[in-house]
Formats: sequence, structure tokens, C-alpha cells
Amino acid sequence: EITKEQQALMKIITDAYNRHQIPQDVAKKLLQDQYSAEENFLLLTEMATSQVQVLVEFTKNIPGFLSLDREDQIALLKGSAVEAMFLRSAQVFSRKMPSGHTEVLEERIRKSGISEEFITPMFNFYKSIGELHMVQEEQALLTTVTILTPDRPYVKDQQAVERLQETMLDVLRKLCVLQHPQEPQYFARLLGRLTELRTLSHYHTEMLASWRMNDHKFTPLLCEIWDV
Ligand SMILES: CC(C)c1onc(-c2c(Cl)cccc2Cl)c1COc1ccc(-c2ccc3c(C(=O)O)c[nH]c3c2)cc1
Repeated sequence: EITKEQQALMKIITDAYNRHQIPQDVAKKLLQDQYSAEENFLLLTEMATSQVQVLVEFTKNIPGFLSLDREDQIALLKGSAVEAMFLRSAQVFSRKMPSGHTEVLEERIRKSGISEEFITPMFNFYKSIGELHMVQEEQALLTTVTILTPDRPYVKDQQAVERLQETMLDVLRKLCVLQHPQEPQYFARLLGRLTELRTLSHYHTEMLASWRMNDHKFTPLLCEIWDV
């Protein structure tokens, strides 16, 4: 019983999610043939920077987001960027990119100076997302729900964010029932992934600290969004 408004909302968000992707010429750089830890780190930094730009554009298309307090918009983007990028890169793995980016992306992540203690949970997450076989509407809405998390640091008007997130959760819940009728727990499993994302986000903070200790440089955009 998805209403007409909810269908319109889902279409806006899914179209925006599909429209805002890393440009193919940037994604293709993953296929170049240098595989040193240094080269991998530089390429992943380029991917992440491009992905953040794509994420900012996508977020502007979330109905109601631009009506939030300007500083809260920034706080939501900073607080959710890593989680949104885990979701997006997870979809690259589960989509089994035809252009073979999947294997190459995995290879570069595994050999970019990330310690094994973070690699294991990261790829377990990628596997658990792949097993959900989300349709693109679910992927777009799950990313939107993640961005609209009210309890990020420095968010002032949490109620306003909560109202928006609840609207999106209601659509996502109905969509899950429609798309996975044989699995009544599917929506709950999706929300369980959001908990896993928070844990990965904490690991990511340590990954950044370790890269910085080894004198790795990030781009100005990543320094701004990750306060590094
Ligand atoms: C600063 C660097 C070293 C970093 O720090 N933490 C992480 C990091 C890591 Cl290593 C894992 C998860 C999240 C983050 Cl932020 C990263 C690298 O982040 C990314 C972000 C996004 C892609 C990514 C997205 C889409 C596509 C795509 C398509 O859509 O067609 C094709 N190729 C894609 C590549 C890859 C790597």
C-alpha cells in the first residue's frame, strides 16, 4: 500500500542515486597497471574524493534536505560520508561490475596500507550486503536513511532530521515487503546493516589515523569532510 506521494518520493531518490555516480573515466583509473601500496592509496583517494562530490550532489536531491538548517546539512554530510561510501562501494562489489572493477577495487583496498583487523570486517560487510540482493530503489533509500541519521555530532534540530528519516523509513519498509514477500524479516535485516556501518565508521577513524601516521596525504575535500 505504497501511496502515490511515496512512489513519487522513491522515484526522485532512485533517479538521483542512479544519476550521481563516479564518472567512468575516474572509475576506469582503477584498471591502470601500477599496484604498489602507494599507487593504490592514491587511486583510492581519488575515488573517495570523486565519491564525496557525487554524494553531495545526490544529497541535494533528497526532498526536504535543503530545507534543513544549513549547518545541520553539513553535519549530516560529514557524519554520514564514510557510511554512504561503504554502501556505495558495497554495491560495486555486489553488482559484479562488468568492467572487472570489482576484483581490481578489492585488490587495491587490500593493498593500500589498511591493517588486516579492518580489512576482515570490511569485506564481511561487503559480503553481507551482496547477500541481500537489494534492488536499486532499496539501495538508494538505504543510503538516504543513512544520510538522514538524526544523532550525528553537532546536529542542532534533530527532530527535523528525524521527521525526514521516518518518512524515508516508511517507504523503505513498504518497499521491502513488496520486493521480498517471502522474507518478512528483510526490512529488519537491512536496518541491521546500518548498525554494522556505524562499527565500520569507527574502524575508519582508526584507518585514517594510521595512514596519517605513515604520512599519507588526503585531498582538501576529504580533509574537510573527515576533519583530518
Ligand atoms: C581516502 C581513501 C584511501 C579511502 O579512505 N577510506 C576509504 C574507504 C574504503 Cl577503503 C572502503 C569503504 C569506504 C571508504 Cl571511505 C577510501 C577509498 O574510498 C572509496 C570510495 C568509493 C569507491 C568507489 C565507489 C564507486 C565506484 C564505482 C561505480 O559506482 O561505478 C566504480 N568504482 C568505484 C569506487 C572506492 C573507494
